[in-house]
Amino acid sequence: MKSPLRVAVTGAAGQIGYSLLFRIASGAMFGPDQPVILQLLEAPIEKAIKALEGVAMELDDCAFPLLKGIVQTSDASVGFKDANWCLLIGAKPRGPGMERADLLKDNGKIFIAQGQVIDAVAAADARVAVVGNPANTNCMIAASQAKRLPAERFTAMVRLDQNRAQTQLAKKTGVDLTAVQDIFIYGNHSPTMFPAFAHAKINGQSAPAVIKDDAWLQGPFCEIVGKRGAAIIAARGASSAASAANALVDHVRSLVTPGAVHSVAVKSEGRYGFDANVWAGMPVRTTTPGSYEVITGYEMDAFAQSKIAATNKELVDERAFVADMIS
Ligand SMILES: NC(=O)C1=CN([C@@H]2O[C@H](COP(=O)(O)OP(=O)(O)OC[C@H]3O[C@@H](n4cnc5c(N)ncnc54)[C@H](O)[C@@H]3O)[C@@H](O)[C@H]2O)C=CC1
Ligand SMILES: O=C([O-])CC(=O)C(=O)O
Repeated sequence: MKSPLRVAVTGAAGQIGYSLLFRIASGAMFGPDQPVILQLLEAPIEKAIKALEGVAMELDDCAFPLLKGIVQTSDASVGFKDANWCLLIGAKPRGPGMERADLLKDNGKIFIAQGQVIDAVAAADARVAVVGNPANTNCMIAASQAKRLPAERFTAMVRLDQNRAQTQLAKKTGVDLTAVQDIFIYGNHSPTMFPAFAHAKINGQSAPAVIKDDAWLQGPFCEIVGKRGAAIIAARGASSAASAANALVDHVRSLVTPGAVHSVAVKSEGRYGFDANVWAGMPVRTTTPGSYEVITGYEMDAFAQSKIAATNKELVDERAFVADMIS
C-alpha cells in the first residue's frame, strides 16, 4: 500500500469543490491504488465553515477506501501543512457582465497570502495548481511569493479550454471525441486564449485539411471556445463547476502520468512569443510524475502569431495591473 498523498483544496465548500472532492477521494485524480488525505481549506466565514462540515460528512458517508483522513480548517498554515498537491480553487467567481480580469484585485490578495504559506509549510515535493480566476495571473502571483519551491511547480488550469476545443472539433466533423488529438491552448484563460487548430489532428489527419473551413476555425471556433465560460454563466446563472472540476482532475492526472501531452499554463521563458515570466497556456509533455517539459517544436503561422500576440498582451497588462501587489 502506498503512503497517502496530502491534497490541499481551497474553496472546498464551493461549487467546484463539491464536484471535485468525491472524485479525488474515489481515485480519479491520483489513481486507484493511491490513498489520499484531503486537507480542506475554507474562508473564515461561518456559512462556509458550516457548509464544509456537511461536505466532510458526505465524504465520510461515501466510505471511500482510498480516503485516509479529512482536515477541515480556515487556517492556511494547517490546510497546506505537508501538502503534496495544493489545488487553489477558493476565490470569488465572476457574475454576468464581468470579465475574469475584473476579479484581479480581490482575488489577487488571496494568492499572495496562500503563496507565502505554501512556500513555508507544504511538502518539499509540493505542486500547486491554480483554478481561481483570473487563473494565469493568480498563479503568477502565488509563485512570486515562493522562495523555496521552484516556479515550475506552479501551474494554472487551461485544461477546461482544451476539453471544450476538443469537443467542438469533434462535433463539427461528426467524429468520435477520441479521434481529435493534439488541440492545445495557448495564452490566457480568457476570451483571448488561442486554441491552435492548425496542429490538431482528426483521425491522424491535419484538422484544417479535414474541416476545410478556415473561416470557421479562425472565427466561430475560437469564439465558442474563448467565450464558453460566459455562455455557461448566461445559461446556468452560475459559472461552470462540474466541468471545471473534471478539467482539474484531467490537469493533475495528466501531470502525474509520464508521457501525457496536454495544455497547461506554465511560467513562460519566452517560447512561442510569450513574455518571460507570464504564466501562459502551452503544450507540455509530462516527464516524471509532477514534472513536465514544454513542447517547443510547433511552427506558428501569421494568424497564430497574431492571436498569441493578443493573449500575451493581456497577460502582460494583467501583470502590470498587479505589479504593486507583488513587488
Ligand atoms: N480556471 C478555470 O478553468 C475555471 C476557474 N473558475 C474559478 O474558480 C473559482 C471558484 O469557483 P466556484 O467554486 O464556482 O466558486 P464558489 O463561490 O462556489 O466557491 C468558492 C469558495 O471559495 C471560498 N473561499 C473564498 N476565499 C477563500 C480563501 N481565501 N481561502 C479558502 N477558501 C476561500 C468561498 O468561501 C467559497 O466557498 C472562481 O474564481 C471561478 O471563477 C471556475 C471555472 C473554471
Ligand atoms: O467563465 C468563468 O468565469 C468560469 C470559467 O473560468 C470558465 O468556465 O471557463
